Amino acid sequence: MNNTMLSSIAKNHSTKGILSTTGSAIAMAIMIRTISNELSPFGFNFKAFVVKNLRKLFNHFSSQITMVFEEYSDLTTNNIYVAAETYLGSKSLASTKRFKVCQDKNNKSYVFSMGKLEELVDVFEGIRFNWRYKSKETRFQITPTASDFDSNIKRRSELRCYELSFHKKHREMVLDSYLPHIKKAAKALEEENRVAKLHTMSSDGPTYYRSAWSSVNLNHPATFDKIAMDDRLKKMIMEDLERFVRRREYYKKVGKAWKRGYLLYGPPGTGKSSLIAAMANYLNFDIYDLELTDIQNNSRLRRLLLSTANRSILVVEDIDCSLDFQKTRPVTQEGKHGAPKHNDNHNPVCIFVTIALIFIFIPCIYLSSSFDKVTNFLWRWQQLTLSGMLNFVDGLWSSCGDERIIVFTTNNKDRLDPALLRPGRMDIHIHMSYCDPCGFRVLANNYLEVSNHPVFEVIERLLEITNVTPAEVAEALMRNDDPDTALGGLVTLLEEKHSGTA
Ligand SMILES: Nc1ncnc2c1ncn2[C@@H]1O[C@H](COP(=O)(O)OP(=O)(O)OP(=O)(O)O)[C@@H](O)[C@H]1O
Ligand SMILES: [Mg+2]
Repeated sequence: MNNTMLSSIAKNHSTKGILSTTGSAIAMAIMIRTISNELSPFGFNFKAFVVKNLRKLFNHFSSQITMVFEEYSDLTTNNIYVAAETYLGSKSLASTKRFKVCQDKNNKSYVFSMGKLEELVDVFEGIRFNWRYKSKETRFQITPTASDFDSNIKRRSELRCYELSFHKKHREMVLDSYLPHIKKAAKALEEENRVAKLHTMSSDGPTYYRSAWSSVNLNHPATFDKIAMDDRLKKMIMEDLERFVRRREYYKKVGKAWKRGYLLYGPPGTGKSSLIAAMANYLNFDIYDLELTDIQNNSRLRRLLLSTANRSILVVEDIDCSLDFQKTRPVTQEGKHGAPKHNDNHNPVCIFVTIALIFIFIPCIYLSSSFDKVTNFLWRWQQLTLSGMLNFVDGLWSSCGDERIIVFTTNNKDRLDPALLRPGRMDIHIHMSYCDPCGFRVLANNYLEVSNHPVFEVIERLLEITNVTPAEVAEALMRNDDPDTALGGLVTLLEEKHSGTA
């Protein structure tokens, strides 16, 4: 055989080889696919199995390791995820080709964050760190818990995470220096752009992957210098707040949770809510407005409180109206809240209601199809108890989080359970009283820009003998742009109030 023949046979042979190898590979792929299809109905995902093991094999030989920062850990937001988001956001404009843009909380500048599957390289102390942002839309089922009354609702949600890859020899350095560096930088950036927020409870109730709270910017203009109240009291509150925020180490040293409780009490329109807004603006803290009447049980309360952020003020307005806490309190010799003691059980109305309940209402519900729902609801409704509430304010749960302020407001301090009022729960009780001369001067300055006027003397004398709220004074001062007319109107109001005609 000559050379040309030999090479043509060799070529033929190799073509055949390629064809047969390709054929075998296709046959193998078809077989794997068939097996995987056969097995998948039994819950075995062959593709995932192969990918997982290939990854394991690859990881075994790779010098890189990957840390995953998921958005949620257990029931709460993962702080390091939030820090990474802020930190990487500040780098994404310069370092990525695709990023998300939104307006910042002050509506002053833009905030950037990484786009889906986008990668970013960050260099810290000469070492390269690879970041990748991932998000996956998922359908999951809420398990029927006490806090989610509408159980078995399917919802869409998103699972988000950042992946950080680096050489394994830097493992220690990442934990000791790089992550602390990210947290510090993120904190500085947050402080720069920070605007206090007002959070209200989400109407649908919390789920694992959706916030229990929805928020808006707290654009309340109240500040301490605009609040009409005794100057010494105002100063005391401001100093107390300042002392509280700088006492991180002190609280640790004495073994107390870093939190402080304020009770604001006084008649309607004396500035309790305004003072809360002034406190939030002063400290630049968020406000969480907790509506106790919308919470069915302790477990929902726990979830809500766990998803509040540090450096925040938790507010429960009108605590005496929110729940009938007094039910759990033993009746004293004088009866409830100092009222004369009488036996309710002997009241004819009470006897009639009890009989109606036993013989008509309960059998009716029992026979109806909604019996389970009603009993379930009543059972859950009863679960928000005073002891549950106290436990969050000053029990083990209260230690979840730092730099927390809790404010309760009430128009009737006497109606509150003493257990709620003791130091450690409500550390400072602030009486917001009727307008006094000192408060009036603040309001006159605010509303009319007047710091002195011949009629001040009359007004101040009348204020000392008349109960009028700062809200009423403010309203009178706003009625006219002309200070003389407005102040004259206030004198008339005070005189009418004093004589009992207003
Ligand atoms: N001490 C105050 N200083 C300045 N403004 C006040 C003060 N008290 C009331 N006001 C004015 O009156 C209005 C009502 O005040 P605010 O809502 O703070 O009273 P409140 O004590 O919370 O009343 P309520 O008990 O009904 O909730 C506010 O818009 C505020 O402008
Ligand atoms: Mg109020």
